[in-house]
Amino acid sequence: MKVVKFGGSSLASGPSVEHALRIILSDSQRQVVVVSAPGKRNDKDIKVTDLLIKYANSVLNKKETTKIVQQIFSRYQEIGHYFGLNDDHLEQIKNILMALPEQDYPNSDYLMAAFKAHGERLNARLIALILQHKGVKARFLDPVDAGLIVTGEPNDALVNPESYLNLDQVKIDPDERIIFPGFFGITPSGNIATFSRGGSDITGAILARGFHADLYENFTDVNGIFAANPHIISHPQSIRKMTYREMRELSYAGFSVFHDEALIPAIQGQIPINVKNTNEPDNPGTMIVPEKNFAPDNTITGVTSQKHFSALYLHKYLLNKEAGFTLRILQILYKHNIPYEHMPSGIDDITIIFNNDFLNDQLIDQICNKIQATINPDQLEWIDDYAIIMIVGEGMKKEHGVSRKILDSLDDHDITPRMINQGASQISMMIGTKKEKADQAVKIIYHQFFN
Ligand SMILES: Nc1ncnc2c1ncn2[C@@H]1O[C@H](COP(=O)(O)OP(=O)(O)O)[C@@H](O)[C@H]1O
Ligand SMILES: N[C@@H](CC(=O)OP(=O)(O)O)C(=O)O
Repeated sequence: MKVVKFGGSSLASGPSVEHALRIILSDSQRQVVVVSAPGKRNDKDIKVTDLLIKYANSVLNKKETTKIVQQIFSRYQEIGHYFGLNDDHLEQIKNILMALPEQDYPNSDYLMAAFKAHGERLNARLIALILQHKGVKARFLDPVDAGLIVTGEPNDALVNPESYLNLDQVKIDPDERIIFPGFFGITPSGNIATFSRGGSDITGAILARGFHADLYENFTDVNGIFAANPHIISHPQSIRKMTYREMRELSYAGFSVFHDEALIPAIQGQIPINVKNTNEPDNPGTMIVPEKNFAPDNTITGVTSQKHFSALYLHKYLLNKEAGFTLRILQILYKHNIPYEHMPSGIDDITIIFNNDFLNDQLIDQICNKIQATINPDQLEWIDDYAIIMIVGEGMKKEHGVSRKILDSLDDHDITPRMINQGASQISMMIGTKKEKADQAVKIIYHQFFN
């Protein structure tokens, strides 16, 4: 049995849903189908999830909602009409959408989560309806009924292990298709909570593990995963196969095509993942597989950059002999609830790299003042234009001179690394650069290894 997930880009309009349905019905193994909310039909379009966020904000700010409800409903209506459903068939979808403000929510974060989740919840209902209308035995299965339990933040939830026991109890007839909404689960107290953005990939992986699937197929709008972001490199090479840990490093570091948290359930269940193109289903796409017996095709598998970082540089002589130095810094960060991403260090200095999403000007001032007062460094510098380039490849550890090749090529183009870090697994190398040099660095490294 296969679990298949279709992203919003594959379900944005009637014709694209038709493509997706053809793919589902062409293989009897494709029994569990996870759907996202309708995505963008063109570059200027707005994802249904973003429209739902606008709807939630209008409700929270007590603004008029008729127009936004109609705008959201028209996306489902357009798809439904394409398949010959009339407005009576679609009435339930409209009613659920309009009733959202009347439900009880513990606070505004839960309200936001519930509104967002309905992008996928209504789409799964609609797609089950379309399949039934075509005479296919299809069933909408809600995360509430399947027992997909989540905990943590309402808009950044984590799966609870109990979900796997619940999913094990779900009965699926051999000839039926299950249509399951991605992106959300239910908390132990019965509220909706969503995963972080792009989180339908996570639902797909949870179901693949929970239902013991042979394969998790993730359908998107490109021919698998490219060795570099197509917005930086035009027509980058597709990756034929890669390991779970390569993908985890690359998706964490910017390969937005597959959610980094979605790897974990797949790894736990040892389910291979196939990222494929809805518009070219015969293209083999990218296989993501366990490390055992893996033979890499290239020295590096992918290169990516992320620009949303800042760094705190601290210099103090004999830092390496001072017990508790790092602990005191971490305590200050912990008190201000600020996570850090990386902490490369030398004998007399240390750089702490932060994700800007967790910072604001006031917090930066507070932690710098506190660190200056508590640690008394010889030098404290805040660097706010920090980017990280990540080069990943199982093939890197077997080949000599890879780091030299990378650093020489950057040097030839006057790019001086601010930090170089190679993980113990030796399958990735991280290079800190100035933000404005990040895309150029990706291009240079890509062309060194993929020509
Ligand atoms: N390395 C990469 N390989 C493939 N696609 C990438 C990569 N980096 C960024 N992308 C972008 O990710 C997009 C697919 O992700 P997303 O829009 O989230 O898909 P979906 O809506 O199917 O979940 C592609 O259209 C592409 O522009
Ligand atoms: N619809 C949600 C979840 C998701 O996974 O979407 P997509 O498959 O379009 O990336 C979002 O926009 O975040």
